[in-house]
Amino acid sequence: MNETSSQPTIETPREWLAHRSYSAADYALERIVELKGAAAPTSVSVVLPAREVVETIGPILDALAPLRAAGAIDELVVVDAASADGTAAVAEAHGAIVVQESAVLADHGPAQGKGDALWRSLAVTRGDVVAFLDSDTENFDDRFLRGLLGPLLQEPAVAFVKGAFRRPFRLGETTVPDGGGRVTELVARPLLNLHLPQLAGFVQPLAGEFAARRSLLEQLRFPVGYGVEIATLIDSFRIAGLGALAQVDLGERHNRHQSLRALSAMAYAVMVAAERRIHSTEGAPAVSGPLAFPHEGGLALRHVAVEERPPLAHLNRARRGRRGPAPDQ
Ligand SMILES: O=c1ccn([C@@H]2O[C@H](COP(=O)(O)OP(=O)(O)O[C@H]3O[C@H](CO)[C@@H](O)[C@H](O)[C@H]3O)[C@@H](O)[C@H]2O)c(=O)[nH]1
Ligand SMILES: O=C(O)[C@H](O)COP(=O)(O)O
Repeated sequence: MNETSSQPTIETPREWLAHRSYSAADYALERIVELKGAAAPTSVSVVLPAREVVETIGPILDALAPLRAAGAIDELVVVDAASADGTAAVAEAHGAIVVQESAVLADHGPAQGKGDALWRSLAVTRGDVVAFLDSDTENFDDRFLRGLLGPLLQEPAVAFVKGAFRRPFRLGETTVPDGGGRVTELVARPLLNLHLPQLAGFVQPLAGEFAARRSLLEQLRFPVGYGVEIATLIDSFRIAGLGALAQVDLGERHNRHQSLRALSAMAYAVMVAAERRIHSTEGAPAVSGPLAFPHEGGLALRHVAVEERPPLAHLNRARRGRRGPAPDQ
């Protein structure tokens, strides 16, 4: 149900589901354009983090072209993780602005993962609303973006929107309906239920499809790796409150599956980000260290980057401070 005037009480997951569940089907392109241009015009940046996605990036950008043509997207930026498969060239050929992740805020060193790419993207985009979309989606359709933007453009009280979708799991020719999301189901959901049950209504708490107001995003710390989704969700909840969060049904999403071993590293990054927020105070020492796997009688070590980037607003203040006050201040 969408409330536009008096705000309902939203404190429990049930109340939240009743008042902050949306569907992409309710936001046709014409509606998005109309909402975007209404009373307070809102500019929109779309960011696609991209690592070796030459197969999917072109079709995704093509699917977004009508939204650009209609003025629903003001900026479309692909943040490339130095992909060796030609992702950047394909993205450019399909009309996106392409930036290399490590070239942005380069004084912070080379980018260390997906979260770093998202954080750096805030420094090269200007939209009042920023929408993040994974670029390995195989069945991409513009409803992914329309759905994320709709609630933000329609409802001033909403500051953060997460995609919800069904996730089949495919292995060779076999597909298991709703079998996908192993880290989501075995790590993120139990963690949230245990420590932050107010967030239990999120269907896909780790979805890379989310959008938020810049004013909120710039207040968030960003883990550099796969901890970024759980962190931005928890911190948005703590800063803005449950009623400022929404989820939108985007239908079904097909994505690449990583190996179980790779997901172990992802799960570790998710757990570190959650652990810091649940048990540690801000500024607690970084939990770091390689993830060890028993291997041939010894231990194989895999580095998992879990550092966190400061809120961009802090960085902007520090930079302004170094430059001195603006002339009109
Ligand atoms: O170092 C990286 C790793 C990934 N990506 C891109 O980020 C997106 C998602 O990455 P992927 O490795 O496909 O993630 P999944 O295995 O699908 O993991 C899910 O869970 C992760 C942890 O929450 C989220 O970051 C993902 O968005 C979500 O799709 C894709 O476009 C990648 O190309 C980067 O840009 N840099
Ligand atoms: O979100 C997740 O849980 C991970 O991306 C793993 O997804 P998968 O089990 O569908 O590969």
